[in-house]
Amino acid sequence: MPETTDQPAAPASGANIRLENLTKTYPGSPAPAVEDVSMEIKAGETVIFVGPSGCGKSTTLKMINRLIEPTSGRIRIGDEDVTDIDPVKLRRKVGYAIQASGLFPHMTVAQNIALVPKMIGWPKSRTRSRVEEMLDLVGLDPGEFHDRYPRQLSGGQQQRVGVARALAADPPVLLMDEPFGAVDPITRDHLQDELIRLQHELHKTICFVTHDFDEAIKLGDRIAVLRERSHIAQFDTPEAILTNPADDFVSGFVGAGAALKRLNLTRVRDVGVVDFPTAGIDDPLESIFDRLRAGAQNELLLLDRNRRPYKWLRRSDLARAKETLARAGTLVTDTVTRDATLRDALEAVLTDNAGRVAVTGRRGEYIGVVDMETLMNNVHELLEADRLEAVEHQHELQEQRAHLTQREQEGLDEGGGSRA
Ligand SMILES: Nc1ncnc2c1ncn2[C@@H]1O[C@H](COP(=O)(O)OP(=O)(O)OP(=O)(O)O)[C@@H](O)[C@H]1O
Repeated sequence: MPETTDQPAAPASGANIRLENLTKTYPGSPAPAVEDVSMEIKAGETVIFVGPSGCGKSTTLKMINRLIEPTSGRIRIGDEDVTDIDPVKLRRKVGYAIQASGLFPHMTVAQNIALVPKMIGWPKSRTRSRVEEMLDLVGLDPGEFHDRYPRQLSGGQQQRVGVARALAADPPVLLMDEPFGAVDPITRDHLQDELIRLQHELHKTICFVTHDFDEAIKLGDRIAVLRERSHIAQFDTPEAILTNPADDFVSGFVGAGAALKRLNLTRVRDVGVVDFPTAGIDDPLESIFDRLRAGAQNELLLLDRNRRPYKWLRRSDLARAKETLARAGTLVTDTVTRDATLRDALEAVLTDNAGRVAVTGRRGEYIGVVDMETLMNNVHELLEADRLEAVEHQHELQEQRAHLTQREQEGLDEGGGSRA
């Protein structure tokens, strides 16, 4: 059996999930907390549940791994109806990560991560190497973190261990219930980026509950906006929800600033970065001066020995330079990577005196520059493309409706004819 071999299995990528008429009425409650929810989540997709407090997001999520037993309805994962299977068997298919990590305080990091593999009977050696692999995957040094207790970790590190634990038995489905709700905004941003990176690698099917619509836009392939009793108000891509909200309830949820939120959906790598004149810190002073004098730009970017952005150098700085560049120019304080959203880039450009920011690669090396003009052009193009798409979508719907009405009328005419 696969659980008892030492052979590393090929990683399990996502399985599709089907919820069929799922209802939950808590004992003693007059009304259901979740009522007749049907939805299909495709394999490898990240779907985010958002909606007002108490609308039933967590109840819906917890029914998928049967932490909460449905009152009626069915749950299918892949080809299997899991509504009645042994919950331990279900844990192999479904990883679960929650707010404030949910780690057991009396167990070490390694013991926490090993929990499900042990429970389902993996041999010790396989579990041990899996723990190391998982720590590596979530960016924690196994040597340093293996034997620590949860209280010896920061909030962000605890969340990482929580995600490592959820993924340890390599389940095709990952449920995440506000996993980043309890950490500060900067750590949350990093954890979101990490999750995007992980998902590029792993292709799990992820269901994720959040209160934060910006988080939903950033992480979701599709977003389910839920109203009371988990009734689906709209289930669509972030772009479609932002540009074409189904009704006032959804518009209210999207909130103000849809155009700004749209910037979260596009990354620096998707827009043209511009080339900027550069020079190396070890280049002879004379050649740097020549380049600055000759260039069309009034400025160049000085790179350090690892080709990382170091200083912005203007022509007017030359006067101060004399023999050395030590006191000339302005240190580069902010850069963005190609994975940064346009919103991050805009933020950096707006806070920069000269309205531009350097873009860097994986090791911090210079790639190019994004400036206000590039951003403005791209944002206009994006919004225009969204608008055209929404109009097209509207036309399609109208045509479908017209077609249906016509068929109904033809049906009526035929029916009327035969009766005559
Ligand atoms: N164990 C329980 N017993 C009785 N009622 C419950 C129980 N758990 C949740 N509820 C009720 O079910 C409804 C849905 O709760 P649920 O936690 O699923 O909502 P939610 O959308 O996740 O809320 P939030 O965003 O505030 O976490 C709420 O009215 C809640 O009070």
